[in-house]
Amino acid sequence: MSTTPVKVAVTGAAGQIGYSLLFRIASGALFGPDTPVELRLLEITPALKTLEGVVMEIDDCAFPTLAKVEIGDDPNTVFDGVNHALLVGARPRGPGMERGDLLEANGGIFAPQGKALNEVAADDVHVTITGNPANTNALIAMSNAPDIPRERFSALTRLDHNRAISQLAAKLGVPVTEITNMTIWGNHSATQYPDLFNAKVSGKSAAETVNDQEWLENTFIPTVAKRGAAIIEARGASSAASAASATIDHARDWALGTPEGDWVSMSVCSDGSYGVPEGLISSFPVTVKDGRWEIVQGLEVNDFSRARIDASVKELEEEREAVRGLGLIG
Ligand SMILES: NC(=O)C1=CN([C@@H]2O[C@H](COP(=O)(O)OP(=O)(O)OC[C@H]3O[C@@H](n4cnc5c(N)ncnc54)[C@H](O)[C@@H]3O)[C@@H](O)[C@H]2O)C=CC1
Ligand SMILES: O=C([O-])CC(=O)C(=O)O
Repeated sequence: MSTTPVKVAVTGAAGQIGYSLLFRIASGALFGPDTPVELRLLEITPALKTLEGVVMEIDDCAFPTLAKVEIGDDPNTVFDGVNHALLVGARPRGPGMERGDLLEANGGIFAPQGKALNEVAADDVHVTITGNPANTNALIAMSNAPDIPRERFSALTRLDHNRAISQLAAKLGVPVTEITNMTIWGNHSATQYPDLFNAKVSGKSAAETVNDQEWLENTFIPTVAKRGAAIIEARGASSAASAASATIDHARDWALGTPEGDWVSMSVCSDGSYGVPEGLISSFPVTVKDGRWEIVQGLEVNDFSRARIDASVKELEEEREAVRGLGLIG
């Protein structure tokens, strides 16, 4: 085992997602069995007592990969020297709300956290935003951290990506391992576009294999895009274990790389690829090598896909205007 622990910050550590996420990170699910991790857990002051209880449980697991746990309510202390920051802490939506409705309540969390990361995080910090609305919160954090390269900020659309794989595999009666090259385009919201035209099943076009435009349009896309709301409706609380699992998948692939021949969906700062305005945090197909992502180029975007990507990007532009109006970005 290497001797220098990777320092991983998790915010909202006493919340629902935190309760699944922390144990997975501590057990080695993020960086593997040979890399020790140090957990840096941020919460608001009233939640620190609950967090102390969670840490007691983490201690009780005696995880071999866990080097140390520190908790606190001051981002400037908790983020000091962190290599990975998983920004989860934010209010979840309730029934009947869209994620964008959380902008006013949650946006304000990400400006000070971006500033704190800018001040004290390690030079190689990678920042993943899970708290909703994830894309625009990532934009806020990035905009408040001018010294951290923009490509080190990302938002979670991996849960949508995993949902899309699972729905497609179920429809075709194949194992999820047969599905590759899935893409979620746009925003982590009901406007997101899960793309079956570039996805593959056993190496063949998913759209051609499904051969059912009606299902693709009226069942597949809305099921994936509205899955979060369906879970809130069924569980009375928003997705937590699946969100934690997707956060692990996202951060692991960002750190360790994507498999040869496949890609993953990550919301990253647009360089203008596929007509997405530069600077927006939008979901793309990406490959990762040596901790750096690259947007997959040259994919076919047909008229059907174009209209859906444009609609989701328009929503991201509107959210950007809204947070500009709130004074959270310049
Ligand atoms: N991007 C995605 O795919 C998904 C995103 N989410 C989002 O993740 C967020 C967290 O969800 P849950 O864990 O279910 O919520 P939760 O309410 O159970 O936990 C949130 C925690 O964040 C803490 N918190 C609030 N403000 C904070 C701050 N300034 N600094 C540090 N901690 C703070 C709260 O005290 C609470 O313990 C929500 O915004 C939810 O909508 C949830 C599922 C999927
Ligand atoms: O739907 C929500 O509010 C929680 C979430 O982001 C998801 O489950 O995708």
